[in-house]
Amino acid sequence: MEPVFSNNNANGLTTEIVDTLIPLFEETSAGAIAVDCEARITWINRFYAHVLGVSDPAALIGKPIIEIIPASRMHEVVRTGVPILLDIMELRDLHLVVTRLPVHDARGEVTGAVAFVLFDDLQPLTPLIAKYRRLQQELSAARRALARRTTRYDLSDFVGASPGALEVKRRARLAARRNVPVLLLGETGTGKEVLAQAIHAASPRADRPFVGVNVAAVPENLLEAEFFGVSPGAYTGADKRTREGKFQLADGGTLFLDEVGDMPLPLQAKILRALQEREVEPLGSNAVKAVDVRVIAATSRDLDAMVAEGSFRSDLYYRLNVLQIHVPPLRERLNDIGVLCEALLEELAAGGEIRADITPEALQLLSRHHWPGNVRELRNVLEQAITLAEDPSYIDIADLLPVLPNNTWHSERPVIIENGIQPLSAVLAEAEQAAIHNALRLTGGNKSQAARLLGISRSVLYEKLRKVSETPDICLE
Ligand SMILES: Nc1ncnc2c1ncn2[C@@H]1O[C@H](COP(=O)(O)OP(=O)(O)OP(=O)(O)O)[C@@H](O)[C@H]1O
Repeated sequence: MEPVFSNNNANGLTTEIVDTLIPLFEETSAGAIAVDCEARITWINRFYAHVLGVSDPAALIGKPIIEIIPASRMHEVVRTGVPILLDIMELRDLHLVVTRLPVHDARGEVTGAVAFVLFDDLQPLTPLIAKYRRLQQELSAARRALARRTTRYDLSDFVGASPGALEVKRRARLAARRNVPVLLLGETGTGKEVLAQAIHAASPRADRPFVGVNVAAVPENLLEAEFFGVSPGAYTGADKRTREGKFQLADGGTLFLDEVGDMPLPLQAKILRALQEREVEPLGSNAVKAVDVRVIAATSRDLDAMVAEGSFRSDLYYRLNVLQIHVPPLRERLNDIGVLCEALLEELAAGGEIRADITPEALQLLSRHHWPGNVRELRNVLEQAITLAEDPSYIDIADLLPVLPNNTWHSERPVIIENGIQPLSAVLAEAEQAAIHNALRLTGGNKSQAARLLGISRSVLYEKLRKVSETPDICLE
């Protein structure tokens, strides 16, 4: 056997050497442990098992080390093959000075790692440990503050109490606890980005970056550089400095792939490889870089259909679709319109505006709209209504009609059509509502002017507006 550090033994510690040393560690080390290439425990000495509160070391064999020692960094050593020669590790109320070394087979492949506790009695180092602890706390506070700058939302920002909204929140809380890919499906404006940020903010990665990429918004030829980065001089005109890709920027945190259904097929293959191998290769570089990201993907497109027609890779779909959250459209949770308006009006007032109230009739009217743009559209409608309202402290039907898209506010009403003929009452009612709508739109919501244009009094106009909101056939959840 070659001596451990001889020139002939370029790979350092080999399996053979470790096997020889293990009886020595068993007796002399304050703590020693070995893992395989998946960071599962393969051996642990009796003393270390005792420190962990386990009387029989055999009971720990085969378990992922991270489950037994949460602060362990052995998975990094087996992934990168790089030793961590000196580190302070917290284990319950102990501070241990440890060293971790990769173990190689004869071909130089990493087959596992060993770690030893160098000191377990740090009493003499108490001042140093206290300083280290304070610096650690400051570091995580700084990281949290930095991460808060990358996310605006937490779960309380996803407003809604309908069964559909509550199920979304339940699944989002589950997603925050589990380090698995999440796929958010739902129409535009339903709150998928709000949820992605909220899941990150409630996860153990909260103090690391949240990095979002809107795939649909980046030109196709720039997407690869955007995700994987560019090394200096990668192509003519490339930057002289290294440009990090989104994978690297999100290292340790969450990568949000927005509009993932718009990703071109060649890029899908590269993203899949990066997720499987947990490493990226910047453009123009031969070196790969290890990355640790949690992916949350979102789309408003029908990914199942895209997989079936071959425009989305099935293997990437399965990789992303581990925990799926379907975010319902607003028209399927119309009961939430009231609380949503409350929250959105509060948010709009935070921009220095007067906090507007909304009348029950106006809410009723909003519940009859189809909302193809979902909560984003509702926010826009409220914002426009406040801007145009005669009195910006409350929103009434007359303030909404000019800003609600034409012909959607009475489209829910079932009209019986036989042989192409509608009842005269329905035709007249529709014509009347359309005339009121147009008059209010033309006058920017000014009821006096609208009444004058329509040739009716202001009070008659009010009466007719009240009737609009009372139309009974509203489809509530
Ligand atoms: N449940 C909700 N509660 C409060 N605000 C919401 C909710 N859903 C959406 N919003 C608001 O609507 C707007 C759009 O939300 P968001 O960008 O998360 O939607 P999205 O589903 O990601 O849309 P797109 O698919 O178009 O990217 C934001 O202003 C957000 O604050």
